Amino acid sequence: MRLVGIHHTHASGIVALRGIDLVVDPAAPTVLRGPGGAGKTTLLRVAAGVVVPTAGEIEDRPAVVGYLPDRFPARMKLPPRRWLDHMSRIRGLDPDDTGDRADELLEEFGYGGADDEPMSELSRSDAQKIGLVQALACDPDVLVLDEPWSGLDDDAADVLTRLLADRSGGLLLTDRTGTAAGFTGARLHRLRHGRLAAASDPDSVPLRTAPPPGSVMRLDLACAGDPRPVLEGLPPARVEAAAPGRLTVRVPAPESDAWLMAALAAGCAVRSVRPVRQEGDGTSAAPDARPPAGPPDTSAGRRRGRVEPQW
Ligand SMILES: Nc1ncnc2c1ncn2[C@@H]1O[C@H](COP(=O)(O)OP(=O)(O)OP(=O)(O)O)[C@@H](O)[C@H]1O
Repeated sequence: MRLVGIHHTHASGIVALRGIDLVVDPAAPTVLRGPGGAGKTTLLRVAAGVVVPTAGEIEDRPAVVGYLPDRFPARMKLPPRRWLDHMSRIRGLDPDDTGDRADELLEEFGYGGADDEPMSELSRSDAQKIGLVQALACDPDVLVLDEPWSGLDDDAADVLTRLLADRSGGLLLTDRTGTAAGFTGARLHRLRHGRLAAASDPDSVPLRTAPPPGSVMRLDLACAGDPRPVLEGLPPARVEAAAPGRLTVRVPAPESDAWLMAALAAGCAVRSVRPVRQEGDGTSAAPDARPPAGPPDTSAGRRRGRVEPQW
């Protein structure tokens, strides 16, 4: 999924986002940081499809996006179970198909709330668990999570860390706890006054797992047909493999995001992004924790009449 040239002005006239370009790479978590009011929540809402930006495009947003909002409407009367079913239907899914997974997740998170209380009467921790379950149980192609560890008890926080670290597929989130920054290959982006800091900006948060200066990334892409004509329109790169359906290149790490953006715009899909081990520099060449993501599942019958969720 790509966010291209996103601007957003709220109805109040407040300009929250000022020209955001961001790739949500299925091979690595995308973590947003930034001070209060920087625009993080607005950007997540735009990415999830809850808010239509005043300008810009969301490209290749998959059919099912799991979204955890920063907070629920305060007076939500529906009991949790009915709300989970309702959210499945809104996503075009059959609650009978998502119910078993929701039960498993509730059990794993140690949910202790009653099934028949209104959502508004749940404890902070149980409300957060319900929010996470609705985001995760729909088997989303991309997860968009606003402070997912917020309010969780320690055991549930550990469960969430394991679930997210093990997950494949796109993950875009804010996280004040710093947990997600430790995930393999995590890409941190600092947002300030509605703009993303450039990688060269001293305000840009360094990647804990960042490759050292001078390092090189190997980008493995899936391209429909012969990738060689596609290559002609892309920035220079050292080509390791170019066969029908597949393209592998090496590019300097600082150029890899721009290169990926161009390749995605040319119709390729990202299979993996990883640093190339170079003699003597200690660059990690650990394999991705996440397997390459397949194409979005758009199977008919599983999703019916998609309607945007209302938050
Ligand atoms: N629904 C809204 N209507 C009007 N203005 C809004 C709305 N939501 C956010 N804003 C404003 O947009 C700007 C960005 O807010 P946003 O909540 O996206 O930032 P944030 O980085 O998530 O902040 P925080 O970390 O404090 O949650 C702020 O000036 C905020 O006051």
